[in-house]
Parts: sequence; C-alpha cells; structure tokens
Amino acid sequence: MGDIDPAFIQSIEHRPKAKVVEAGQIPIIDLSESREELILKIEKACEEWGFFQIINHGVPSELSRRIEIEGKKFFEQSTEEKRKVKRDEFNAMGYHDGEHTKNVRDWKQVFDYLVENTALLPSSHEPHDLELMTLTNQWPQNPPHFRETLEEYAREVEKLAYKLLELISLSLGLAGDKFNGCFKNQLSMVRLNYYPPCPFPDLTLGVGRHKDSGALTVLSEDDVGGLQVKRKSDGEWIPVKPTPNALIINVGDVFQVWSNDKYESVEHRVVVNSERERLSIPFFFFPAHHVVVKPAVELVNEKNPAKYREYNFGKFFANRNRSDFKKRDVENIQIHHFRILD
Ligand SMILES: O=C(O)CCC(=O)C(=O)O
Ligand SMILES: [Fe+2]
Repeated sequence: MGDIDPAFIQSIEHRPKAKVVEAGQIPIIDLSESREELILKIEKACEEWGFFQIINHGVPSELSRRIEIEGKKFFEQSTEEKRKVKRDEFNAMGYHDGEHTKNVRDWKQVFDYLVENTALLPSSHEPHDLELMTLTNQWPQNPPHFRETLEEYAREVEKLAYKLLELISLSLGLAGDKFNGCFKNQLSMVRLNYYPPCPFPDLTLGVGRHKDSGALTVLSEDDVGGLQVKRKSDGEWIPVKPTPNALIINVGDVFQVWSNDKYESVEHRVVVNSERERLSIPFFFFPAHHVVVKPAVELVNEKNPAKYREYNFGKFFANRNRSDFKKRDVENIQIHHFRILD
C-alpha cells in the first residue's frame, strides 16, 4: 500500500513510541475469591489504575471464542455487504468504518448493538429539546449465527456487569444495589472493534486516546494485543498484555462522578500493527437516558464537597456521538466540563 489518507495521521505527540514501557501490568483479580478480598483488591485497582483484569468471571470462554469467530466472519465480508447495516446520523447502531476519536480517524471498523435491542435517547444534544428517538439494532443476514451469538454474549456480560457494579459500589462504601435502578432501560451497548493490519503503525492509532463515558466497560480481546493504558503515576502509556480467558475492566466517567473523583476514568488508546488483524469486544455499561449523574450524597460533605455539577446522561451521550461522523472544530464534550472549580 502506498500513501496514507491524512485523516488517519496522529499529531507527533500522540503517535505511538517505538519503545514501550514493559513494567507494571494492571492487576489481575480472581473473581472466585471471597467478597472481602475482592472488594479490597477492586478498591486498590480502581484507585491506582482505573483498570484491572478479571479471571474466573463466569463468562464461558467457549462463548468468547464463538463471538470472535462470528465477528471475524462478519468483517471479512465485502464493504458492500457490511454497509447494508451501516449506521447513520439517525440510527447509531450497526456497522461503521469512519470513526473519529479526538477528530483523527481511527484505523478500525466497528459493529455496535444495544443490549436491549431498542433504547430511547434524546433526539438532540440541545438541553431544551425534550424530543426522544428510538435506537434499534440492525442485524445482517450473514453470517447466519451472528445475531444469536452476539445476543447470547450480551446477556452473559450484562450479568457480570451488574456483579461488578455491586462490587465497585461496595468498594466505595455504598450499598451494593445503590445504582441498579439507573440501568433500567439502559443504553448499554456492545461494540465489535476490528483493526485490520496497518502499513503505517507508527503514524496511526486503532483508537485514539480517550476515556469511556459509561459506568464501567468489560472488554474481551483476542491474543494480539494493542491496548495501552495511561499510568496515573507518571502518564506513561503501558501496554496491556493479553491474558488468556481474562476480561479487562475499567471504570468510566460515570463512576468518576459518582465517586466524586475517588476513582478516575483513565485514558487509554489502541496501537495497531502491520502483521495481524485484531478483534476486541467492549461492553459499555451505560445508564438509561434520563439518569442524572452526580456525586453520591454519601460521599459528599463539607470537607469533601461535590466536585461536579449534575448532568443528564442521555444529553451527554447524544453530544458525544455527534463527533463520530465528521471532524468537528471544537473539543468533544468531556466530564471535566461539569467540574466545579475549587
Ligand atoms: O480495542 C481495545 O482494546 C479497546 C477499545 C476501546 O477502548 C473502546 O472501544 O472504547
Ligand atoms: Fe475505550
């Protein structure tokens, strides 16, 4: 392949370094340990890294392999076939091959689907526009077992996401079911990220640096690797080494606000390589559109006042999605825009 489309090129400071730091893996937590142990380990991991891996999590490894196979079969089809379920400005679910993160194009293709098949979302990001629209999944004809496999996977990971929600809430000293109600009519979705081999891995990223906007993310990946997490202690990009049968968990913006900054939604990105394609499957645990996100009252007092103004999750989501389709001149909305200045 010759020239690269300039839309993919990262500015120099954001390009991946040839030499990566190897030390300091994110913690691996065994979910079959006692609750007391788990809560302590999760608290430490969330404070230090914002990320951890889990093993013995209950999602059958055979199912993870099946979804990987179905995913690869889907992406191997012709562009024409895949574009039959293309997402657009009216329906954000389905196939997409032009995603931008921070206004630079990502070296990847995606397929998105909702965990609940349909979900309500504000029609626009404008605060006073109260109109809602319905998002609906788009399913391709092929591969034939794609839909049933993806739906089964979403059901399994959703159970795990509720378990993690409980453990993380307990680790903050909150009731285990404190936030359960926020996920009735949830906007949660699963994304298949497909990263083709890239002839210019030094200039591009599979996904540019970003923070996840939901409560938490459960990520499954194949054995290729590419995810890098920004280490809180020194800002270095640390590669996450794929661990067989493990899932990678990170707390997102919503938990950062709920926890009033005890836990941080940590930046991460994906590097690509010139030899192997890669598939990763994040489950984004998103509240319902009407949920008002604000620091938990139990964690706020005179000494530790709320660090964020409350915001409407659906409006935040609608605003964030505006930048997926085209380059925009302004910075994408971020939770720091809701920060109360000291
Ligand atoms: O592919 C990965 O490892 C992570 C992808 C990611 O961060 C995302 O889709 O939000
Ligand atoms: Fe992410």
